[in-house]
Amino acid sequence: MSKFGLMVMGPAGVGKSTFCASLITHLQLNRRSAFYVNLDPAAEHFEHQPDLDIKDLISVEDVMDEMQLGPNGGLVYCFEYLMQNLDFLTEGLESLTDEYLIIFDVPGQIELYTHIPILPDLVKFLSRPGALDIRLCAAYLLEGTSVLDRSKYFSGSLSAMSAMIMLELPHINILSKWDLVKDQLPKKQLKRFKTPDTTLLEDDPVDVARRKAGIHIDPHNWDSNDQDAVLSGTSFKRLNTAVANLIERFSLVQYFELDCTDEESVGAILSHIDYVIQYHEAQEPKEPPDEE
Ligand SMILES: Nc1nc2c(ncn2[C@@H]2O[C@H](COP(=O)(O)OP(=O)(O)OP(=O)(O)O)[C@@H](O)[C@H]2O)c(=O)[nH]1
Ligand SMILES: [Mg+2]
Repeated sequence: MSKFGLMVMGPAGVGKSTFCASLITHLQLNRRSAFYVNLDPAAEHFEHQPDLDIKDLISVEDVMDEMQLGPNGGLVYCFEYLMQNLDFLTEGLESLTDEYLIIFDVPGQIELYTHIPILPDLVKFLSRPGALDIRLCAAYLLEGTSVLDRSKYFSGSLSAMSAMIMLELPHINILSKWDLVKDQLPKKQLKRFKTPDTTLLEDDPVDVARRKAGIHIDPHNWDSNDQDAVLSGTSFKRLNTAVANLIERFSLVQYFELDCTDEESVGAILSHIDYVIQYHEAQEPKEPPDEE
């Protein structure tokens, strides 16, 4: 019997833990079972107490003290330790049935999957058939406000794509904190950010403003000390266009919008996750309640 899980990832502060909490509340309101696994050894405050917490295996403060490591080195050490003590996860998760959605709250250091293969190895372990056999979906969150700065949006999309390629899991991408963005641009404009493509650079407001001001930067003749010239200049635009082209050609990245303050928005994302992992197909038909 398969289990079902969701790996919530994304850069620091993007809203991963808030999304996990909103999802758990939504599941509970809909009489579904959630099992919350905190994989962030530095996390302290939780809206829902974790059912399994990496801090019960290892603490990042102890690691930093004893091994004289900084916070990021400490985190990588904690994950290496987890990988050597996988029984901790097996014992915590093996008895769960397919009714549960197991939600893994991953720390914000994206180097855990973009630079070193710890998270990909963990994913392989969790999904191994015959062992825990968790049918996993990855949710990658990108700060919704990045749509207000298209170069940020494309560099974020590149890291989303890198996570997709590294993890090789069914994957959904999410623009988080949508409540902060949705009134800032017309709906028609916002829709364009669901799929990153190069046309978004053609009418980039930053570029349009630069052209209106008559600023032209010769790519072969700018002063390399002049940060502004580099950032607003042709080289930067060419780099952005190359990145946008790459993302468009892979045709992998698409976004859902998430506003954690809106139950409907959380529900819509959950429906998509259910569809991706085929949660409902695996559920036994339930006996209707006896009629008195
Ligand atoms: N307006 C708004 N704020 C949000 C939303 N989701 C999260 N936030 C805020 O964003 C901040 C960071 O949220 P977290 O959920 O802690 O982010 P995280 O990705 O878990 O952070 P790390 O685990 O430290 O990487 C908090 O102040 C949240 O209240 C949202 O949908 N809308
Ligand atoms: Mg968090």
